[in-house]
Amino acid sequence: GAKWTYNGPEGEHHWSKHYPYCGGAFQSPIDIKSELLRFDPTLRPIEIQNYKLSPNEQLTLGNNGHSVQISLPSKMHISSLPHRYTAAQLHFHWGSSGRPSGSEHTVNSKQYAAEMHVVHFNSDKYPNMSMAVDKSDGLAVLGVLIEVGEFNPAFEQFLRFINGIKYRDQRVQVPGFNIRALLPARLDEFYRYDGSLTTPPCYPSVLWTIFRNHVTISRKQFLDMATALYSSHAQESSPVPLNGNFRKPQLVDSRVVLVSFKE
Ligand SMILES: NS(=O)(=O)c1c(F)c(F)c(S(=O)(=O)CCO)c(N[C@H]2CCc3ccccc32)c1F
Ligand SMILES: [Zn+2]
Repeated sequence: GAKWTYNGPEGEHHWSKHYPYCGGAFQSPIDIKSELLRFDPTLRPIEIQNYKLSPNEQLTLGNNGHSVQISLPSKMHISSLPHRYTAAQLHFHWGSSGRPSGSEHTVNSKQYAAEMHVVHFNSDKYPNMSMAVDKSDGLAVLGVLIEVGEFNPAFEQFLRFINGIKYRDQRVQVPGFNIRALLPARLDEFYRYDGSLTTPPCYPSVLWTIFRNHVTISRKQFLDMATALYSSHAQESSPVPLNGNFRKPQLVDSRVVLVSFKE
């Protein structure tokens, strides 16, 4: 599709020119405000299968120009939703070295340093991501808010390779690791709402689950992620740093944000 960026003439305020859904309803991310929340006792804890990968398995770590992403094996899936949602990839959104606030979802207007998204597609109904990506029941994304604090050994399992994918379309193979360790301890406390991809084409096809509890990475780990990558190809004369890759919060309109916990 057409080029898009997070700032400048192809920035988010222009996305809807080439990607009409970006100007539509049910957009993500949102600011999760306390007054919007409705406790839903029927929300079951997230149950995931096969997230603990062996180091004998290889994962593709890549720079797609918009984010750093890790491709995930299709044995990984969410088993607690009405349909099976099979993992496709995970990626991150972050701020910049000067502005360690780059999460997409905010909580009562608090923006976190970064955010991880684990993207899954409804494999009961669709054969692959591409067929699912524009269907209203197509995707389920798990969102993890990230703060700067304690060093996080799980993040190190891929951050130690990040200098191998500095430029757009570079990819490296990395040993599998326990993807569960990237998530917060409690998978039973989360916000839930109907939304969209946060990048073009912005299809309103995502069942969002944002965990209540954040995880931490160290300042050095944050800087590694926020300063290592470029959105331009290696051979381009003027490298364009890849940072601030987060969309601003969108209008909630009449949507309800469900919450799985009481206080
Ligand atoms: N925040 S988010 O979860 O909405 C989201 C992204 F923010 C994001 F950057 C990507 S991407 O593939 O890295 C680049 C643009 O598609 C995807 N990728 C998805 C969308 C389309 C697609 C097709 C195949 C595999 C993954 C994806 C995404 F779902
Ligand atoms: Zn994302």
